[in-house]
Amino acid sequence: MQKTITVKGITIGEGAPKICVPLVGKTISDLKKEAAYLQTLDPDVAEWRVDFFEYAEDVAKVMEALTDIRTVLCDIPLIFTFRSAKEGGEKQIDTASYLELNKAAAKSEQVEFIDVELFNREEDVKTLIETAHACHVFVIVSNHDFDKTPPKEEIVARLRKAQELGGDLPKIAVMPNSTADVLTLLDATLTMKEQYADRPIITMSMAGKGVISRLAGEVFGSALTFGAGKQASAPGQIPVAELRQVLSLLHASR
Ligand SMILES: O=C1C[C@@](O)(C(=O)O)C[C@@H](O)[C@@H]1O
Repeated sequence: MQKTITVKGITIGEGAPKICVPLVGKTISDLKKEAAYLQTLDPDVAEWRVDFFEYAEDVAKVMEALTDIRTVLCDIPLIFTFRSAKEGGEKQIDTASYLELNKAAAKSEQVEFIDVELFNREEDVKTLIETAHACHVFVIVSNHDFDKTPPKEEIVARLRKAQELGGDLPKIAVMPNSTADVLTLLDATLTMKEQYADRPIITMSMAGKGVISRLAGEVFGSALTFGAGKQASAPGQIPVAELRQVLSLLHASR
């Protein structure tokens, strides 16, 4: 029996995949406008991609912006994500700052999730998970390959590792270079869900070729999907209204 995650009335891991919309503003004023627009899209979850923010490494400024965003978003569960440049993000960050930023977010009482990249030192990932859990914050343990799709066994191994380390939501995003790569991601997702996962997982194949993976999560086993708000945060995200329609169609057909 797989666990589900319920936050602010949204249950991840049952029914149709939940829709998450990223915020990618550079300034506080952009972020506030974007958050107000995001509200109108009525997503299940929002993600603040902190690496897009102009002062992303200044913890005080980040916390200030977080309070502003939270005020606008009211009841929408929020993911705090600093995506490092090596995993497709906007900025590189040193380990000490990455840890400091994520700990501050976890302790801020303003976010429901933090996203921690799997490819950090194991003890750092564990420390962030412990800190977050002590603050009742869930942890997405993530991995991204913007160049290729690793073999199925490798995708499953990374998701299993994220689970073993204590991540509440193991996640992987990979780039397909062929249609067969999309099948590899879907196959890995199904195997992880049916054979190893005891909690919800999130997977996607990026860019145009991979769009099917952002729609078919309920069939293959991905519990959350990212749709574009004002601006996409990764290639292949489609607008929320269309995404919701297809998810509902697939849900009703099961
Ligand atoms: O990890 C992910 C998934 C993502 O890369 C995507 O492909 O939709 C978008 C990111 O904002 C998010 O942090």
